[in-house]
Amino acid sequence: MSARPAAMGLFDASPWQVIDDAEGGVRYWPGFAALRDVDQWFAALLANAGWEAHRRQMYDRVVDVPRLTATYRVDQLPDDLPLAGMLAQVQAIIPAPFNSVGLNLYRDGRDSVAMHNDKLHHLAPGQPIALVSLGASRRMLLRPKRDPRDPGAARANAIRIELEHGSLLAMSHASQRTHEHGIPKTAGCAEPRMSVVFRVRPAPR
Ligand SMILES: O=C(O)CCC(=O)C(=O)O
Ligand SMILES: [Fe+2]
Repeated sequence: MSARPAAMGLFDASPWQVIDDAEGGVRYWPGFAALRDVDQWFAALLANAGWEAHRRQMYDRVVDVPRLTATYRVDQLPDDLPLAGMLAQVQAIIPAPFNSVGLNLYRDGRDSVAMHNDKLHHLAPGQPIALVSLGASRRMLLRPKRDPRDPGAARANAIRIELEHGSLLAMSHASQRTHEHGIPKTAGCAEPRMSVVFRVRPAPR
């Protein structure tokens, strides 16, 4: 586990560099926006986003996806959601031509997302993923993938990041090849938590 630096105040322009790579790696900014804005974003999205429950095939069973989701194109953002304002504040820190936003709602500690990397064919090469966390804080695990050339090698431990209300996480495109991430279930968390994930989708061919 990698320790988070102790001296992180309100907004500190220099992030915690969680992982380094040639494309900016994985960086974490706690409290990147004013608490008043962050509280409003959470309440408005909880009430008004088009939350959907999905089911998916897992081997021979159909299972509930253990969280609610919503997705929007940046050129078609609904007026009653605060996403355009959020995007402007995100882009002030992570300048990238984000064109898609995906929301996840973890209703309580029983909701989760399994370890995965974001699908590379749905991401423009070289562009980061920007993830805003709202509501209850939940732990993200970031784990180096196995080296296919050395499958017997000991596996490095997962890095744990406590994703706090109003934090911003940048993950490089390159980090999706080297690491996987997930939000495990957690006992004793009764409050909802949301992530708002801005991505750059490749232009349709
Ligand atoms: O909710 C999170 O922090 C992670 C979400 C995620 O990994 C995804 O939407 O691909
Ligand atoms: Fe992901």
